[in-house]
Amino acid sequence: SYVIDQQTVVNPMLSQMQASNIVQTISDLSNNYSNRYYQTSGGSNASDWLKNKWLTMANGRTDITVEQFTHSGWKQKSVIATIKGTDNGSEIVVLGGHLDSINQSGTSETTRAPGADDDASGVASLTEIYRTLLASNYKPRRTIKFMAYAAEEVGLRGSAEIANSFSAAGANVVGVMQLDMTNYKGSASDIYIFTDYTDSAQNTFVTNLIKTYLPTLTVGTDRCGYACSDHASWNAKGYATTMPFESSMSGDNKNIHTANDTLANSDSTGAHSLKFARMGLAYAVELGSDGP
Ligand SMILES: N[C@H](Cc1ccc(I)cc1)C(=O)NO
Ligand SMILES: [Zn+2]
Ligand SMILES: [Zn+2]
Repeated sequence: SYVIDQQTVVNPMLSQMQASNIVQTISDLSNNYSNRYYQTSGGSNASDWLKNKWLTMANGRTDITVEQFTHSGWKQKSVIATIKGTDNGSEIVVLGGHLDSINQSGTSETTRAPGADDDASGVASLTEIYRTLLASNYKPRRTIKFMAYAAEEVGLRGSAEIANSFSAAGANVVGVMQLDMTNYKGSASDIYIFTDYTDSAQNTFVTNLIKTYLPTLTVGTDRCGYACSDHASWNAKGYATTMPFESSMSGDNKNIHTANDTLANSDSTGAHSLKFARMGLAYAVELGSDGP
């Protein structure tokens, strides 16, 4: 029942969201570490940095916890921020992106893999949604979890461990949105909803969210043809996922997985990412506001 009925809450928040904040986070993640590879110190240090950033932003709110998910076979930890629901907390909404980066030529301690678009842009979009919800003192009825996954580039390994853990615990995750690459406008439409490894009813809901809250944006659809990001880990466990992407398959960012995946080689104003952050905020509030 994907009812859209939170306009009085969502619209004031949308106008508070700023591309400059997204640009800052992309810059921090892509410039302060040689790479964020799942096996290097940069990968681990970026995880610690994000955990501290999200914790500081929580500013002592007792309904918010920020944790690192320790993985079984590698150093880099995933980061999870949880806003506990008020009266329907057992139902969980997940918004995710991935923290790690990779250089297709091989990634050692000093290899340059800025990963500005893939996927600092997604993590930065998540961070701006999180910041805006907190600034508005929003208290969701459902639990909302922001996840920055480790080890996506090496087989969706961080999200697989997390999704499997949530499934084993019988967690009632009502929806998952994946933001992987949001800041390179490679094609005509603004947002492309991918139709494989996702849930069609939720995809329709997200398309309606864009029509309702971001009516000037144009929407397309496409397919990856393979398990192309972390939403596939949740889809594999039967959870409803949506993967809004920055471009069509044919317009994809050719700089990813190289030293040239930089802010300068994507949208240096962050305007493209802001579209995804606004869509994600609407998703978080509309789903997060539902009672039992
Ligand atoms: N393969 C994905 C990126 C990716 C996803 C979809 C399309 I079309 C092109 C590229 C990846 O590298 N995720 O980190
Ligand atoms: Zn990638
Ligand atoms: Zn990615």
